[in-house]
Amino acid sequence: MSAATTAAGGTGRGIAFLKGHGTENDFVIVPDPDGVLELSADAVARICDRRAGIGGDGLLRVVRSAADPAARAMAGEAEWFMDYRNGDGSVAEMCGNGVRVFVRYLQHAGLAGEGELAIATRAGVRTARLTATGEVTVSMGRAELLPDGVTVTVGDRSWPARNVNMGNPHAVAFVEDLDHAGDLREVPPFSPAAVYPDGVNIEFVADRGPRHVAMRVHERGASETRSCGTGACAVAVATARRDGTDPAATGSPVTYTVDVLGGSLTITELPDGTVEMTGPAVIVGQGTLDPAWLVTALG
Ligand SMILES: N[C@@H](CCC[C@H](N)C(=O)O)C(=O)O
Repeated sequence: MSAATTAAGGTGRGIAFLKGHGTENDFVIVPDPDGVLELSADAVARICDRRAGIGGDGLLRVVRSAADPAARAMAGEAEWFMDYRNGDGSVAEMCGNGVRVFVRYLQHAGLAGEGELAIATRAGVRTARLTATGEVTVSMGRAELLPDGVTVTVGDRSWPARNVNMGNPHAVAFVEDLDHAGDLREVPPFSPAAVYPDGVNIEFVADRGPRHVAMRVHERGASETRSCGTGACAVAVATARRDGTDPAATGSPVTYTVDVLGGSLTITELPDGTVEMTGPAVIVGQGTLDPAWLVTALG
C-alpha cells in the first residue's frame, strides 16, 4: 500500500481538494497544512486524469513550509510551500499560474490577508500581491537566458529555440503562425536533446502587435495546456531581446502582453532583471476524494 493510500485510508475521511485555474491552466489543490500526505506520482497522475479522476494540468499541495523537509531550509519568511506536481505525477520546480491560484486559495481559506505574501517553491521564494482589479501579480525572479538553444521541428518546419530558465526550463521558438506548431499532444522533437536532460517546456510564439505576442505551449509532464505562466515570462524576455530591448541597459521596465489559449497575461521585466507576471486566478469548487476510489485506482 502506497503512502498516499495510507494517508487517504488512514483518515477514513478522504482527501479534501479544490479545483482552480489561472488562464485555464487548471489545478487540483490539495490542502495538507501539516504535511501528512505523501502523494506518490501514481496517485497524482490518477487524481489529475481527466476521465477517471478529477482532472488537471497539475496538482498544488498546500503545506506549511515548517512541515515539509524540502521547504524548511529555504523558505525564509514564507509560511506556505507550493508542492507542485505535473499532471503525469512528475515534480517540477515552479509553476507561474499555479502560484497565483495557490495565493487565491490561501485567501479563499482565510489563511492569508490581502497584503504581499511570500510563497516557497522549489525554485525559491516568490512574492505575490493582489491588484486593484482582483488579479494577482507575482514577482517571478530573474529569467536566465542560456547560450545553448535547440532546434524544434514540427513536420517539415524547424525553428531555432531560445533557452530560457525561469526556475524551470523553457525553449522559446518564434513562428509565423501558431498553427504551424501542429498537434502538440506529443512533445515536438528537438535537438540536441542533451541541452535539456530533464525535459523542457516548449513555447511557440507569434507576433500580434507592438509588445504583444501570442503563444502555444507543450508543457513537460502535461502535454499541450491552455496557458503556462513561467512560459509566458520566458516568452516575454526572449521577445524583448529579439526586439533589441533590455531593461538592464535602458533602465526602464518593459511590458509585454502574452496571449495564451486560455486568456492573457501581462509580463513586465524590471531594470534589475526581475520579471513580474499579472493574471487571473480562480477557485472553481471543492470536494472530497473518496479514499476507496484512490485505493482502487492505485491497484
Ligand atoms: N503551468 C506551469 C508550469 C508547470 C511546470 C512545467 N510543466 C514544468 O515541468 O516545468 C506555469 O504556469 O508556469
